[in-house]
Amino acid sequence: MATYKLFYFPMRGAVEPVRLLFAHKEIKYEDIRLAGEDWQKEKPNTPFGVMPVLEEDGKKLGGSTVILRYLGEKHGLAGSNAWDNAHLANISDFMMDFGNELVKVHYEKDETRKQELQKRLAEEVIPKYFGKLNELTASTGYLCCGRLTWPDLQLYCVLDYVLKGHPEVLSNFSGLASLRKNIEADANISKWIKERPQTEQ
Ligand SMILES: N[C@@H](CCC(=O)N[C@@H](CS)C(=O)NCC(=O)O)C(=O)O
Repeated sequence: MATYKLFYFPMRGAVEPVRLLFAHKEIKYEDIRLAGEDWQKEKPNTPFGVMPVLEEDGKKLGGSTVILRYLGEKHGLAGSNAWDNAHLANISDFMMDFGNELVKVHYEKDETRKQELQKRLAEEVIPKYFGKLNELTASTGYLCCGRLTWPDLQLYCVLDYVLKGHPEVLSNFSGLASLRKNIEADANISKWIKERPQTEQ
């Protein structure tokens, strides 16, 4: 088995789906959380000066989705053929577009503008993205292939974030509620969720 180190900030953020994958597959790794000076010291050693970074047997790979996809493909959470794999990447991209919408609202400093963005998020953005993702998960509670694949872990983390601001949102999206239930039914993942460091994001 390869030796893994995962470098990220002290938060769940964009890398939490990777941690869920490691938990699900019971893969040992060093969960290295860097901030401030420690991050500045490590920055020049990273491929593109940003985190997350996965180190596998001394080789370094960046990009939160790239890392998740790589590990998913290596450890049995990919599709069954090239078409399904392209479909999974497409769904993941779609979720990244949604993530960018969430980031816009999260970091808006102007209070009036923030309220406008929050209204748009609730009335237009969430229904648009959740509607599509719900269609995909409606029949099996998974995004593709009738089983767990790597973008399901991304979706779980997105739901986690949205539920904090919109606790009732899943009552209109039964497929997404099933996906959440399916992921939390995994004993290794639920153990990680209980025991992981408590951070705000
Ligand atoms: N698209 C990349 C973004 C990586 C990125 O921009 N990371 C930022 C945090 S979200 C970072 O490391 N910033 C610290 C810095 O630039 O010093 C990914 O998802 O991995």
